[in-house]
Amino acid sequence: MTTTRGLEGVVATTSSVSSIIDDTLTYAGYNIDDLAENASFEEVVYLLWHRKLPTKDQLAEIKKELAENAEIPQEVIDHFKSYDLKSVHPMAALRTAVSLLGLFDSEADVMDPEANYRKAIRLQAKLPTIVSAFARIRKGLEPIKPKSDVSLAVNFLYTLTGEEPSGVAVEAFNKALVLHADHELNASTFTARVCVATLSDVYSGVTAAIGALKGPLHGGANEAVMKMLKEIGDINNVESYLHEKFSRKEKIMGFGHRVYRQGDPRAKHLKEMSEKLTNLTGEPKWFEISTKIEEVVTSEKSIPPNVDFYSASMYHSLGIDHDLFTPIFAVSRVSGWLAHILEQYENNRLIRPRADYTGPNMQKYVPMDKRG
Ligand SMILES: CC(=O)SCCNC(=O)CCNC(=O)[C@H](O)C(C)(C)COP(=O)(O)OP(=O)(O)OC[C@H]1O[C@@H](n2cnc3c(N)ncnc32)[C@H](O)[C@@H]1OP(=O)(O)O
Ligand SMILES: O=C([O-])CC(=O)C(=O)O
Repeated sequence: MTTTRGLEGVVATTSSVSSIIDDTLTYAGYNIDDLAENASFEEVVYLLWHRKLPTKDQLAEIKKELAENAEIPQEVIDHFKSYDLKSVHPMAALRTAVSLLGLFDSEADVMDPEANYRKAIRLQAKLPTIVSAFARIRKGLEPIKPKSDVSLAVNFLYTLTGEEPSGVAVEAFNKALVLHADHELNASTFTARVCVATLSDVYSGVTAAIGALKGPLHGGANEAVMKMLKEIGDINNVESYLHEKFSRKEKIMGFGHRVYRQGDPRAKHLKEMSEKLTNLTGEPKWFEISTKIEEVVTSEKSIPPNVDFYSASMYHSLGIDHDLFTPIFAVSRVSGWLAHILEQYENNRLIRPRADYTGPNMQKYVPMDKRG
C-alpha cells in the first residue's frame, strides 16, 4: 500500500459544485472574480444548490425562505444563557447549537431530497442568527429578532449590533460571504461528505464540518491572523517578528495553501476591502502591517496569502469581535457544505480509505499481574 500523507493530490470524488483549476476558482463554472463583483450571497447560495443562477422570481423566493427561517428556537437561546460563556469559543457554541437545532427539527432524520433541501434552507437561515445571538448573550445583551424582509448580510450585521448597517458595511460583508461560500474538497467539506456518506443526517454533517473548520490550519486561521497583527502592533516590528517565527520554523497564519501554488484568487478582493475599510475607520495601520507581512513572507519564503489573511483586518474594521471571524466563515461556508451534502446523497458511496499499519505484530495477551 502506498500512503499519501494528508491525501495530497488524491481525487476522492466528482463534484459539480465548485472547481479549482490552474489556481482559478469557479462556483458551478462562474469565476469567483465575476461573482465577487456582481452577485448577492443569496444568488450564490442558489447557484451552489442548483448549479444555475436564479431568475428574478427564484431569487425572490430563496431570499424570502431564508429571511422567514432566520429565527432560532428559544431553547437554543436559553441554552446559551445557561452557561458561563466567558471561556466558550464561539465555534464550540456554534457546533453545539447546530447539533441542538437538529432536536427541534421534526424532519431531521427524514432522508428524502425535498426534506433535505428544506433543512438546507433552515440551516443556512439560522446559522447567522445563532452567531449573533451568542455574541450578544455573552455580553449580557438580549438577542435581536431577525427581520423577515432583508438580505442575509443585512440581517447578520443588524442582529449582531442592533443597528442598521451602513451601505459600505453591507457591500463588504456580502462580498466576503460570496468569497467564502465554497471551495471544492477543503477539509471541512470533506468532513461533511464523509459524515453523510454513512447516510447520517444533514445536521450531523454540518456539525462535523464546523468542528473541522474551527482549527487554525483551516478556517481558524483568520482569528489567528488578527492575533498576530495585534502582537506585531507596529509596522516597524514586522520583520523582527517574522524572522523569529521563521527561525522557530513556525507557520505564518494566513499564508500557504494545499492547492493554490501562485496564490489564492480570493485574497486580492479581501485585500482591496481591507484597504478601503481600514482607511474609512481611521485605522490604516492594520492594512499597512498586513501588506508589510505579505511583502516579507512572499519575498523570503515565496508563500502567498490565502483567504484568511486580509479577511482578518477587514472584519476587524467592521467592528466584529475577533473570535467571531471563524463563525462568520461558517455562516458563509455552510452554503457550500450543504451543496456538497446534497450532492453526496444524490450518488452516495461510503467513504472509507485505508491506513498503512505501522504498529507491532504478533502480540500475545499478557495477564494483568504479569505486565511490567
Ligand atoms: C480557509 C483555509 O483553510 S486557507 C488555509 C488557512 N490556514 C493557514 O493559513 C495556516 C497556515 N498555513 C498552513 O499551515 C499550510 O500552508 C496549510 C495548512 C494551509 C497547507 O498545508 P500543507 O499543504 O500540508 O503544506 P505544508 O504544511 O506541508 O507546507 C509545505 C511547506 O511550506 C511551508 N509552509 C506552508 N505554509 C506555511 C506558512 N503559513 N508559514 C510558513 N511556512 C509554511 C511548510 O513549513 C513546509 O515547509 P517544508 O517543506 O520546508 O517543511
Ligand atoms: O481549500 C482548502 O484547503 C482551504 C480553503 O481555502 C477553503 O476552505 O476555503
